[in-house]
Amino acid sequence: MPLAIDSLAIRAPSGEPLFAPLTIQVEAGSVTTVMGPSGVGKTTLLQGIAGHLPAGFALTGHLALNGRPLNGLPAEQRRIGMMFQDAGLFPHLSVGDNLAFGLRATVRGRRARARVVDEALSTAGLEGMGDRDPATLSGGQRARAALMQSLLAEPEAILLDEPFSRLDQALRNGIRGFVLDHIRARSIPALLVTHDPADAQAAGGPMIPLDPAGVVNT
Ligand SMILES: Nc1ncnc2c1ncn2[C@@H]1O[C@H](COP(=O)(O)OP(=O)(O)OP(=O)(O)O)[C@@H](O)[C@H]1O
Repeated sequence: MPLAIDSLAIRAPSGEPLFAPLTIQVEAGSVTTVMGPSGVGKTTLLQGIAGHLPAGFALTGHLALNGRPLNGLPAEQRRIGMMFQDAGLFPHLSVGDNLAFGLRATVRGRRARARVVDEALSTAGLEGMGDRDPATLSGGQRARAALMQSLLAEPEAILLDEPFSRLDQALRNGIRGFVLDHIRARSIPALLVTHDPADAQAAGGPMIPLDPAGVVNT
């Protein structure tokens, strides 16, 4: 089921449009890559889709997920998972509690949640790390924990903002494969923002240029 983005535009607090209006359909199980010059608004685009637009920014156009209009819905009701380069784990919660956080809405009971978390830790190669502070994990471990945290909340779409950019080259291919395989296996639509052509190639989906406002696509 797709994420439909129709004539989406975002204005900065100054009133300036960030990027040329965007119309794309992100299909289920496809990881679509968004590339564009620095400052064009890639991160802001993902924030707008997720419902986390910074104060003063304004969005126009239409967003729908699985036929459900998203415009005007608060972020908690959009069912969209986010994964950032700095992982997005809560620093004051243990790794296990971070993973359990997204389960509160879907799995009843502390023990049942602990079982699901243990399984997810093991899938991500993080056995026994549930009690650790996220700051003590390596970059690759944090990235895998963050992905699992996003997936456990059973999002209907997932947005990835440079999730691999801080990983060293040796780890990068393995983590990228792990993350992309998991997203594709769940058959959910995903948007990936990256500067790295190798990320886009590994994603295997369409590559969408985000053009500066004023550029007319022909
Ligand atoms: N809170 C804010 N208030 C005002 N302007 C902002 C704010 N956040 C971002 N901007 C501006 O909005 C524009 C888009 O920023 P954004 O981070 O979305 O770009 P980007 O394409 O993701 O850039 P990069 O590739 O460098 O990460 C930039 O010009 C940025 O300076």
